[in-house]
Amino acid sequence: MKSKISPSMMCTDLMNVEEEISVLEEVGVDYLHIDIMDNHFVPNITLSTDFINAVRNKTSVPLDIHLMINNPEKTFHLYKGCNKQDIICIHYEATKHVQRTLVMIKKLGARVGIALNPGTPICMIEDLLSDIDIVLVMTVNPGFAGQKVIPSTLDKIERLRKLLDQAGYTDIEIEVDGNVSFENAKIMREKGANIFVGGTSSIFNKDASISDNCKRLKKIVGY
Ligand SMILES: O=C(CO)[C@H](O)[C@H](O)COP(=O)(O)O
Repeated sequence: MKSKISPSMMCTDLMNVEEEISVLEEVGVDYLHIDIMDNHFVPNITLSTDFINAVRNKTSVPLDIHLMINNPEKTFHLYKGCNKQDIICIHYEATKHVQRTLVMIKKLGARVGIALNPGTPICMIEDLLSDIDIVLVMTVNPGFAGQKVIPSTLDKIERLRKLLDQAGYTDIEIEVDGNVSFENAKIMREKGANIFVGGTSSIFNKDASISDNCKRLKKIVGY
């Protein structure tokens, strides 16, 4: 499956977002990953739907919207501008009626993602495979950039790819988010992930430019 990269916009320099988006566009990225947090599902608050709209007005790069919020369905009226390249991803535990919520995302016109926290077993989504396009494997507990990968999540990627392939869902993509460093990205790719969310440990690592970091990450994941 084709490798894709999705820079995590919570790691941009918020005083220079427009400039950094131009750099990302120029180097070529597949998505812009936008984390929305509510301080309930995760203990942090980040970007907002206003940020999504502002970014959408500046770029045609598809948006990869990761909702780390409770009852995401109550906010869907705020994502009306989605197109069929965008991803909207919810967490399994975020709503009582997860299948209904996934169908609602499809109706919004976006690609449908479901996220698994490090402690959420793969079996929880076995009955949802026909409703999703992407599984987002959180390789850290969601909420904060700059954490260390949880080793058991690497094995989970491999088990998930096997399950998807055996069940005939070879086209469901596996996205990884959390400490996707240059070293970890290589392992994650080998285990079967193909969408890589790059944060402080790769694309926005201060040791090199965003452009050089993107090029390096692309090379590592076999772009
Ligand atoms: O989802 C996230 C945090 O919940 C961030 O996207 C991610 O953690 C950022 O990457 P890094 O771990 O490399 O700083």
